[in-house]
This record gives sequence, structure tokens and C-alpha cells, in this order.
Amino acid sequence: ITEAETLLTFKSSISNNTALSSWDIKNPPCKGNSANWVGVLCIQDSVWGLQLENMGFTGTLNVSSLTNLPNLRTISFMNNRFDGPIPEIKKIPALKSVFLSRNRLSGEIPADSFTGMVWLKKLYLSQNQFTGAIPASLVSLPKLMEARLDGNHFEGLIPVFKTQNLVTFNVSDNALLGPIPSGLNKMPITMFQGNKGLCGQPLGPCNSPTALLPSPNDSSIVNGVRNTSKHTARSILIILILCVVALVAILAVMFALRRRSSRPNSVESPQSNLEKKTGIKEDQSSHGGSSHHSSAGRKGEVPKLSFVRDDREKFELPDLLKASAEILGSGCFGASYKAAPTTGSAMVVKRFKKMNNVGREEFHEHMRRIGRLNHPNLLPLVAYYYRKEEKLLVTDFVHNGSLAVHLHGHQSLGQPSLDWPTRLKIVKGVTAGLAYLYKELPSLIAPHGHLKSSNVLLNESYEPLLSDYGLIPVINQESAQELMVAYKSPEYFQNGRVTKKTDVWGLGILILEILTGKFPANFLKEGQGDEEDLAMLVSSIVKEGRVEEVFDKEMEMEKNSIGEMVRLLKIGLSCCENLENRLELKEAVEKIEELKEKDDHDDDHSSIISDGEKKSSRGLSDDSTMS
Ligand SMILES: Nc1ncnc2c1ncn2[C@@H]1O[C@H](COP(=O)(O)OP(=O)(O)OP(=O)(O)O)[C@@H](O)[C@H]1O
Repeated sequence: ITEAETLLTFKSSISNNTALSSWDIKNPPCKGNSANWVGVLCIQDSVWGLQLENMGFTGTLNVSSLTNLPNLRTISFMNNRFDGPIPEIKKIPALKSVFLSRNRLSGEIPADSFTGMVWLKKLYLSQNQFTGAIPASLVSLPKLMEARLDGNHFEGLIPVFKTQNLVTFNVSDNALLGPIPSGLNKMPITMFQGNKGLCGQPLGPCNSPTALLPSPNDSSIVNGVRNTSKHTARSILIILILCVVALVAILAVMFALRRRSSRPNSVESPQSNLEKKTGIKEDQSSHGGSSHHSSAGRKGEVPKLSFVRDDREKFELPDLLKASAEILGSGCFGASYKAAPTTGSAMVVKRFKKMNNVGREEFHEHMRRIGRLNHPNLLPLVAYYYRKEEKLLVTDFVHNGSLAVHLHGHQSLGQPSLDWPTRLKIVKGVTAGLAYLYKELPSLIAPHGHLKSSNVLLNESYEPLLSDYGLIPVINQESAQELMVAYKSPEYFQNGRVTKKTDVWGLGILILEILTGKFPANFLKEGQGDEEDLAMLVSSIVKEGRVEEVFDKEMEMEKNSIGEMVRLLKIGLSCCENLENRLELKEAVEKIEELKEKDDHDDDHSSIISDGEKKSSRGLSDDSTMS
């Protein structure tokens, strides 16, 4: 049985599998290290991973057929709607990572579910509906480094882990009870929050109630066997005692508050300039994730920004708050403000609402990941601020403003329109930044996800800097279609999915916008609109043989560049094709890199332009006719 047959058997076991229409027996899934099939990760002509995230799958997840893939090491089915019990992943003992977070999997996980998985390093089960005890077979996995069990209904005690390798063990937002085993005491507090009956470091001392519980070394617990009747009685007792403790605590707090408010000299801290203008509030109880900020949030201390780069002078939120703030504009998420710390250059603070897709720890982790990116065409993230209801991202202020303003608002700026060499330079820079994101964020389906002209900023020499990239994982999924450009792509309208080629579509639309000077209506649509998209508009003009009419009238046309302009237009249209015919990012990058400011002398312009009349679904024919 071939790997292609195995994968197709697996596909047929999935309900609502239209996202896998590119899985076709006529093509092998892998060619060398690159994949022909969506969601398949390849190494040396063989499948080593499946990354089938966000594809709208439903029904139960059965991985038995995957045992026929000898090199399979990683599987991810995150962000689908699979229900039913946990799949039998121990049938594939060579797996190193398993990501099942954000589905609807439910029920108890059998204690021996992970027995024999000696290579397993990462297990993500977050945000499902699992119940019962944490499965005992987890504790003896020798290589386990990351276990994410948060956001389920796990109950009982946390077992004692035998491995020394565990760096992440997130069990927040469950129904766990009793003391945290000493081996886990150094983990961040956020990994345990949201469990009413849990105590011990790092949460705080186990005072009386939980001391009644058996020690987590209790072999019956370690083996995952729970003595239900004893536990029920204990649980009731604990709940009663916790209620009394909570009541006393509430009364104490109320008493303290009343005393404070009646104190005559109590002074309200004055509202800062930025706070008055923006409504951004400092939250005394929240703090960033980096260790040097761990004290923030205690009484009397100010909440701190979490810096993700070492090469920047640090400043604090109050420093920015003191500065005069200027509103730059309001996007889909909230407004952006320009403000400068007392010492240092201007920064932009962007307010993000609807950014609660992941918990606090995962958010910090993702921001640090974004902070590590470094490319001349990316606007670096400098710092961020986390509060449950609201996030702020801080970046440098880019003086020349956005590409959107230069394309559509240059007259109000009193500036000339961008010329062709500058537009070409911008396209090349955007493409280079996008290629870098694909390389550095391979686990993201759409590594940029929000590519549009207001998210392309221009520095003094008109070099483009991409902003708002890599945010899809942290945006609330239910708001994604309303907010993110990637979710306005044709494939999202047609099949409800985002793919590795979705950012290529964003690039295509941006190229067409740059060449035509027309604002793409695509980004304004929330649902499937009947409004003609920019790609359709351009292709119909080209089909009618009027290609020169497509270009922005404000762009000075140079006769000896028209061939290269048409080439770029053609690449833009190929990036907007339907999924099967759309260019891969790599192909688009190669073609764009080859473009020049001026045509070669031996180019026959009339033949290039008349190519527009030859039919393809977007109106321009393929490369062979261009040369
Ligand atoms: N770092 C920056 N330097 C200069 N201008 C910026 C910076 N960041 C954003 N802007 C500009 O501020 C304005 C508002 O930006 P913002 O990012 O809030 O909204 P948007 O890009 O229009 O939409 P969205 O929220 O969907 O990204 C835009 O014109 C944008 O180009």
C-alpha cells in the first residue's frame, strides 16, 4: 500500500473533508522535501507530518490507517470540529508531536493511552472537553517536554511525573484538586490557574482544606485509578471548606475597600494623556510574561511592557502614557496611536481587541516567537502588553506612512504619485518579507494572514516594511472572517478554509492594487459579496485587449518599461487564480525577483500586450508565450 493510498483512506474517514480536494492519487503526496498535497509535510519523498489545521473537519478522528506511514512523526488537527473520544495515537508509537487542541474531543482518556510512546515530546490537548483523570501513562514518557491539557474538564489530582524534561505542563482551567507535585513547583503560575481545588507552589500554600487530600505520590492516583466514593466525600468536604474560606476572604476585601474609600486623603491617580485620549487603561493586576517583569502587578507597582527584543532601549507604559499621543487611524481591531517615550524615538501603540484565541501563556510564547523574527522588510515587534480584555503591540513609528496612503491619498499629502521603479521595489520587498515569514513560521497556514496596503509601511527610501503579520493564531476564530484579510480569500468563501496559498492571493491582490491604483473591494466584504473583485476586474479589461488601460493613470508610464509592468500584472493575476492554478509562493518569489525596471531591448511589446487576449481563466497566458 502506497503512502498516497494510505492518506486517501485516512481522508475518506474524515467528515466534511472538502479542504483535502488537492489530495489526488494522480500526484504523489511528496516530491523530495516538498509536498504536492495540502497539509502534508514531506522528507525525502515520504510523509513525515500532517498539518491539517483549521479545515472545518467534523466527525470522529480515526488515525489507525496512518500506521502505514513509516516516517510519520508529527500530526496536527488543531482548530477543527472533531468530536468523540481521543484517537488511538499510541498505534503510531514513533510520533514525536501530537496537536489536537481546539476541537470538541470528549470523554475520559484511558489511563494507558500513551503507553509505549517513548519518542513523544509534545502533546497538545487544550480546549477540548476531556473529562476524568489525567491519564497515568503520561507520567512515564521519557521524552515528554510539553503537555498542554488546559481548557478541559480534567479532575482529580495531578500525578507525579517521572521525566526531568518537562518544561511546559499547562493544566489551567480544569477541575483539578489537591497539591501541585513538588517537581512542578517552578512552573509559571498561569499553568495552574482556573482550577478551584488546586493549591501549593506556585499557586500559594496548601492551607487546611487540601491537606486532607492524599499525597500525589499515592500509588492509586499515580496509576490513574480513582477511588470515586472516597473522592466524592472528600470533594464535598473541600468544597464546603473552600466556600467558607471564600466567604471570609470576600468579607475581608469588602471591609478593606470600604475603609480605603472612606479615607479622606485618598488620591485618585490622575488620568494620563494617552489614557484620556485613547481609553487605554493600565491594569494593576496584569503583567507581562518575561521574567524581569515578574514582580509587576503587585500592589503599588505599575504593569510593564514585555519587550521581545534585546537591541532596544527599554521604556515603560507610563512613560508612553505621559507622552502626547496622536491617533494614526482605526483599523478592524482598534486604533493605532503614535507616542514617544521621554527619551527615545516615536513608537506606535496598536490596540487589539478580539485577540483571545489563546491563553495568557500561549500568547506570551507567540509574541516571543514573533519578536525573534528579523528581516529588512518586516516591521519588528518591539514590545507588547497583555491584559485579558485587550492587548497592545508596540512597534517603531515609520515616518513615510503606509503604502495605502501613497497609493490612494498622495494628492491630499501633496506628494507626487509613486513611479514604476518605486512600485516595483515595493513589490520586491513585500515578496522578500513574505518569503521570510514562510520560512520562519512554517507551522502557520497563512504566515502573514493580513497582507494589505495599510499593513505595508514605507521607510525614508521607500523600502517596504510588513506589519501585523503572524497574528492568526491569537485572533478569536469567530471574528477572523470579519477582521483578517486571509479570511476574505475566495477559498474561504467557497470552502471555509485558509491554505498555504492564501497569502499568495493577498500578494496578488496587493500587486494589482499597486499597478492599478484601485482599492480592492475584497477587503471590505464580510460575507460572500457579488461585488466584482479586483482580480476579476483587471482580467476582464485585459481579456478585452485593453491592458494598457489597467495601469494607474497617476503612474508615469515609461514606454521602455511596459513589458516588465505587464509581466508583473500577469504574476499578480496568477497569484489570484483559484487554488489549483494559483502560483506557489516560491514560484511567485522567483518570477518577481527576475523582474527588471526596464524592458530588454529585444522584447516585442506588442506581442506581450496581445498575450492578454489569449485566454486563461484570468485572461493572460502562461510564461512560454511571454519570452
Ligand atoms: N508603525 C507605524 N508607523 C506608521 N504608521 C502606521 C504604523 N502602524 C500603523 N500605521 C498606520 O496607522 C493607520 C492605522 O493603522 P491600523 O494598523 O490601526 O489599521 P489598519 O492597518 O488600517 O487596519 P487593521 O487593523 O486591519 O490592520 C494606518 O494608516 C496604518 O498604515
